[in-house]
Amino acid sequence: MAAPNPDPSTETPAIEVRDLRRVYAGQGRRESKKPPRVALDGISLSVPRGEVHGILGPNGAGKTTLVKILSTALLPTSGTARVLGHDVVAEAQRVRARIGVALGGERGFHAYLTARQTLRFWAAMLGIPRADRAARCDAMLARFALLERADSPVHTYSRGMRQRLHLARALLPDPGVLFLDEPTIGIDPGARRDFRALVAELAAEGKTIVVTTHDTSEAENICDRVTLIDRGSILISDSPSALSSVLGEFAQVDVDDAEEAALDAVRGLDGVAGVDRDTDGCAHVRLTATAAIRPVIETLLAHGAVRVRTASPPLESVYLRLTEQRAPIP
Ligand SMILES: Nc1ncnc2c1ncn2[C@@H]1O[C@H](COP(=O)(O)OP(=O)(O)OP(=O)(O)O)[C@@H](O)[C@H]1O
Repeated sequence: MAAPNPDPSTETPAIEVRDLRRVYAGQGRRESKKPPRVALDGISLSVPRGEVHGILGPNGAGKTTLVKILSTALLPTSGTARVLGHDVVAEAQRVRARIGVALGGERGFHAYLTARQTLRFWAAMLGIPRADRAARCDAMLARFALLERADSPVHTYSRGMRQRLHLARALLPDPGVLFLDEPTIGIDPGARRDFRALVAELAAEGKTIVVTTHDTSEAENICDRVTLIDRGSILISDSPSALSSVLGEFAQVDVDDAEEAALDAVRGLDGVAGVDRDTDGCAHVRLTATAAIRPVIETLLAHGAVRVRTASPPLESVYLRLTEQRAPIP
């Protein structure tokens, strides 16, 4: 167990994980007992303060297990994890006082309490002084556009309102590190846009934000860095733009308003994986080799296309390519 660290320097990373391993015991009895499951297979990761960091990976990759360990809800089997310099096992109370956690979804609220009652309850649980509680809770209700319905029970709320209440609760203690698990799942585009603005605001305030998601375009838009996890191991950890270059410097050619005949001609070329067209008419020619760039551009121009340009592939392509390349689960 790591030694307590009473006064970690502000230079320490927001999160530092070393050789972290978590094995869930096999469930069931005797002959029907399932084997133990390795959810995290010795991962190491460092997140600097003030970073918006995405944890991306397919179902069962180990994302929630990692966030649960970092937020002191689950013990690691071995290895160490520190949050703002404090060990998540030896100094769990210190870690809890410095983090906010929004697990999202339907969990975590009493359906018959109102938003105001919910926040006041958590403010008391968090040890916020009694004199400050009402004002702090009302400020959160206002920030998350919940004031008008603050006295309605939570079971009457839309999914988006519940999601905002999760965020309000997570921010009540003014945490240095915020963990968000699938924060935009099931919410509409307007609420997504508000969420992105909120993340930018919180990052500007100097908070470190760790967000788990399956949504690659979300990760690309809001994260400074993304860690791609699969089956308990880190495949890669870098900025979204650096990750895009993993597949080749320009693995895509984009063209506006090309005729269908031009795209058909391109489809037949060596090194072309496929062609997709957006609703706005822009076509993306996906390549498997950079050598295909020149013939693709020449073919498009020969068919009268204009506004042809090379582009880095979206994070989604990197994600799919790297996770699909791995051997199937036995
Ligand atoms: N309480 C548990 N008991 C046994 N196995 C578990 C338990 N919780 C998670 N697992 C297993 O550990 C692995 C990692 O699960 P985890 O929930 O961390 O993945 P995840 O990346 O968050 O997945 P998802 O995107 O589906 O939420 C999976 O194989 C899962 O089945």
